[in-house]
Amino acid sequence: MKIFTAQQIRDADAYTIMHTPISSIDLMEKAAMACTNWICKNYGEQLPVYIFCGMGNNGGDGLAITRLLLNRGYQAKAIILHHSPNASADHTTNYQALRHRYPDSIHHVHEIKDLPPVPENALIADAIFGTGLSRPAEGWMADAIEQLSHYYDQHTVIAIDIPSGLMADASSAHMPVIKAHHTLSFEFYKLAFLLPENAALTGEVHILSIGLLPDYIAQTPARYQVTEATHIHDIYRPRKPFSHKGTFGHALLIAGSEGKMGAAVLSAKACLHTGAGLLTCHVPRCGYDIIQISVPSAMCLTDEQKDHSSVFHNNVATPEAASRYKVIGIGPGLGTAAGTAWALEKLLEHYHSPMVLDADALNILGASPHLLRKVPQQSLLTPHPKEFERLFGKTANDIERLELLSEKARALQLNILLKGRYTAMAFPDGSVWFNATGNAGMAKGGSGDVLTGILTSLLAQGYAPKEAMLMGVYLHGLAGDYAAAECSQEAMTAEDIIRLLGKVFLELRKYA
Ligand SMILES: NC(=O)C1=CN([C@@H]2O[C@H](COP(=O)(O)OP(=O)(O)OC[C@H]3O[C@@H](n4cnc5c(N)ncnc54)[C@H](OP(=O)(O)O)[C@@H]3O)[C@@H](O)[C@H]2O)[C@@H](O)CC1
Ligand SMILES: Nc1ncnc2c1ncn2[C@@H]1O[C@H](COP(=O)(O)OP(=O)(O)O)[C@@H](O)[C@H]1O
Ligand SMILES: [K+]
Repeated sequence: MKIFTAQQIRDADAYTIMHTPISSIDLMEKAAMACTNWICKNYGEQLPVYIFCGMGNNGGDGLAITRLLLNRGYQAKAIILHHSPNASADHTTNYQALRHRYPDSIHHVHEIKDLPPVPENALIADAIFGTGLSRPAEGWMADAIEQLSHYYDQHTVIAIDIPSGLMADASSAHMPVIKAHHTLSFEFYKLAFLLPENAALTGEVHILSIGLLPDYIAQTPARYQVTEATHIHDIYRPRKPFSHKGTFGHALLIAGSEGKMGAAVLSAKACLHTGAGLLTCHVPRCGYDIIQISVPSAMCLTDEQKDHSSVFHNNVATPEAASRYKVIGIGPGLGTAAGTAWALEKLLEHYHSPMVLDADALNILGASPHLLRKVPQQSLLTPHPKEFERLFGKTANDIERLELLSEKARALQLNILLKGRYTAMAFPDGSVWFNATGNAGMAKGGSGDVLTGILTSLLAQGYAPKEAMLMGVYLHGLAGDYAAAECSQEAMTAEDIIRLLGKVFLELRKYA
């Protein structure tokens, strides 16, 4: 799903109005109807509904929702906040329609002391500012938003299109924003909904269709997208009947150190459960029995060192040796011992195909930034936010961090993701995708190690790096969702994610 900017959403509106008999006021009526239906489906008419409206089209939506709810027998009230002397044309039309039919339903607010008391059981709808917010709210409007944001604690708050005060495609850090339990958003995800800094603001996001023309959406390029199941169905290639283990690549996984062999085991299992043909693990001597016993399908090479790895570069020291492996995955539980860092530098001198770098491999790069330039182009880097900061530095807010992510992916020609609720994936072509599968049950040690194994496996099987990243992150999250459905977010572990990869692939095959 494409994520459009506020300007592109206005253009989609204008395009629909120009190419269909639908007028701008009709579009507002459709938006208001979609919200009204949603409210009626979820809340009974015994609850009073207080709808806070601004002076633009978001306020216009609020006025139309008030009328439609009153038509259905709800006790709805529109509270109009006069932040500007000029109402938009469609706001004015809806104001007149409401005043004509339900003159007592309107309350005007010109300054903060005019805000009416709200009964304890009321439902609150926030239609003050939508995607037209062009600057942070100031003066008494900032105070009003601040005051209204406290309704969250005692009432159910429903934001219309976007919580007021939130910028659709800029950072709203440190700005007053309404906090909502639900956001009813028209047609598109807004970039703001995917940023961790806004996690507490939108509540559950529901995308309501209002009939914008699909041609505009199809024709218009978007810098940001959310991965959908259909994208993954297009990428997935089922195994052919006459294939053999060589068809699916030989992966070399360099992982583990004393006390962190579990990370290597999880990565190795995930790699095999995603379909790699052959897997060799390079581990310190302390890890030999562990790998051989817990991952019998994998081969095992041991390092000279007992507790950390220091000579793994020797596995690919000659072109002939390197050609044995289709891909290298490195990092989970690896540790950052000086010998390990030295061997990583040597490895990067010898090995020039795309690889997967995670965890301590990234921490080593962060401590020696000159090594980043040696990482083979098209490699996959999988930092969580702290690792990202060690690699590329601090940023003031999430939008700047996203820009930095995208800039580094382009400049270094690497596929770099940034883990989170909506993992962001930046590609050398400048595009940025978000993944929506996954859940908070995955916020546990080991989940990331599983992802490294999955990505290494997909590269081993010959998926192109961008496809491998899009697909791997999606499948990882989906397996996590199946695990949570089966045994709860609390009880699930990284091993459940691995186990449920089977169900994910069975599901994928249905669409092959
Ligand atoms: N296709 C769709 O998705 C459809 C979208 N629709 C709806 O339209 C909404 C967008 O409407 P919109 O463009 O009129 O802007 P909106 O958000 O109401 O705010 C603009 C008003 O706020 C003001 N203002 C701005 N910043 C301010 C500030 N900091 N402090 C104070 N004032 C400030 C600004 O004043 P000005 O900047 O001109 O001074 C103007 O008065 C969208 O979110 C959705 O709800 C549906 O109706 C139909 C289909
Ligand atoms: N709240 C969440 N919602 C969705 N996915 C999550 C959530 N928390 C964590 N994850 C996913 O779990 C993984 C955790 O990775 P990471 O922090 O590297 O874990 P570890 O290194 O301990 O294995 C990431 O892929 C991340 O996207
Ligand atoms: K709003």
